[in-house]
Amino acid sequence: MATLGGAHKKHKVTVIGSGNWGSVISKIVAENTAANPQLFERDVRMWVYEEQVTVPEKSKYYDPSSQFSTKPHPLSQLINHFHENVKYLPGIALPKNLIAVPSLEDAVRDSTILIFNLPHQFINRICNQLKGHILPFARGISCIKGVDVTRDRVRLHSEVIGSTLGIYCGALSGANIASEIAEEKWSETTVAYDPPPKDSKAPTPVHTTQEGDVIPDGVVDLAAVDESIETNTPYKPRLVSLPSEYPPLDHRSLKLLFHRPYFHVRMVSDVAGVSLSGALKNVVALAAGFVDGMGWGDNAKAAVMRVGLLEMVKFGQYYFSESVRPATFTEESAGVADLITSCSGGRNFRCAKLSIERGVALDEVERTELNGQSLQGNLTAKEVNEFLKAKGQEDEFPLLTAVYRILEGSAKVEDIPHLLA
Ligand SMILES: NC(=O)C1=CN([C@@H]2O[C@H](COP(=O)(O)OP(=O)(O)OC[C@H]3O[C@@H](n4cnc5c(N)ncnc54)[C@H](O)[C@@H]3O)[C@@H](O)[C@H]2O)C=CC1
Ligand SMILES: O=C(CO)COP(=O)(O)O
Repeated sequence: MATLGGAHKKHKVTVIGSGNWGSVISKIVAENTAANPQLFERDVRMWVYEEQVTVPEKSKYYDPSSQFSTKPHPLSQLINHFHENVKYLPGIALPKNLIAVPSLEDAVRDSTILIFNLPHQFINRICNQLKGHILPFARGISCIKGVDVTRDRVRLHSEVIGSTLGIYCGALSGANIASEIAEEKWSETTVAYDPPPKDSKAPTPVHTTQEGDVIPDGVVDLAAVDESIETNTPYKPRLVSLPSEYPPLDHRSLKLLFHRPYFHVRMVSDVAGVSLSGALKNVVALAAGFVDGMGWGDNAKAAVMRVGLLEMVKFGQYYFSESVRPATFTEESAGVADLITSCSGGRNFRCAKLSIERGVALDEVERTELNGQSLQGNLTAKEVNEFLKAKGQEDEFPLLTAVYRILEGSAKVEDIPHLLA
């Protein structure tokens, strides 16, 4: 076999999640593993949260004489049979080298690259289930738009994944409405990846406690996790180095994994900026939907977006001052471009708008309109508010706070101009 600088193994890729965006990213990645056989195993596994699904009548695969159309089957079976996710990405052909796998353990076995792409409320549980089942030198990329918040601290999902699993995790985020990318309409994205230098290619796996004791493979350095929680600083795992049989995992190889002619990747190092902007813009998109639902017009929506962008930057500067690069919010697809597209056609925007037009709760619109897909802005608004309230800083983030208050019923959309004054 041809070798790449001595490497003779290839990277195996797993996508954890198979919703609307999970399925699109899986499609992209499977196209690229097939196109780059020198670096990647051809087959990509996609973990499916199993549910029973019947092929819907509007699907081109609907056939009243077929058992798939008359009685429910496991979704993973349907995906592997039709090469389409008939529930979460209907009408889009998935590559044949994308394999749907319902067992989390089987899906991640021997994978060196783990791509996390599921609604953020499920990630803690999934990471706990993954403990002990992944390669200790695996690397992660989080496509999740949300943050992990308690009253005392706010963490990025890349940090949650990294600290729970003892691996390095970067982030992918951008102006990426999944349905458009599924149809291969051109868009950009931002991938942030900045592992510690030791990640380069040290010959021996090194995973030690702060005292220098070697930790067995796959075991998380709990002392370092505790330290990061106490000091509210990013967890820096003592990484197990990638064995030299594998090609290096760097900006070049990750770009090959994600970049397509219709999906242009910019590689950066600001994981905090990329992750945070993706999370917070969902809350701003709700505000944009609220004012649009009132029929207030484009100027009102632009005002909400302006204030929202400033609060996103400020949040990063306050709580991730050591790591965030403020320019990410204004220069990258993951920042202002994502804000614009999300406030134009994203699910958070559309559902918030409908909730005002119909006079019903946002949760109700989510349930009736999204067929199992999940809004993230409502949960993020609540989580972020809990944190800001505990810090006594609600007033410094009037838009984030207004969205929360509208959702919980203590403010009205009509109050927005006054609340932002
Ligand atoms: N859909 C989009 O256009 C985009 C979404 N994102 C982000 O990507 C992340 C994933 O979003 P989508 O793939 O669109 O998800 P989705 O909104 O389609 O959510 C449905 C997914 O959640 C899964 N699920 C339901 N209950 C579950 C449980 N208990 N445990 C685990 N999984 C469960 C379903 O099986 C399904 O795969 C989110 O953070 C979202 O903000 C980012 C860019 C674009
Ligand atoms: O993140 C997105 C676009 O970049 C999609 O946002 P929604 O979840 O609101 O659809």
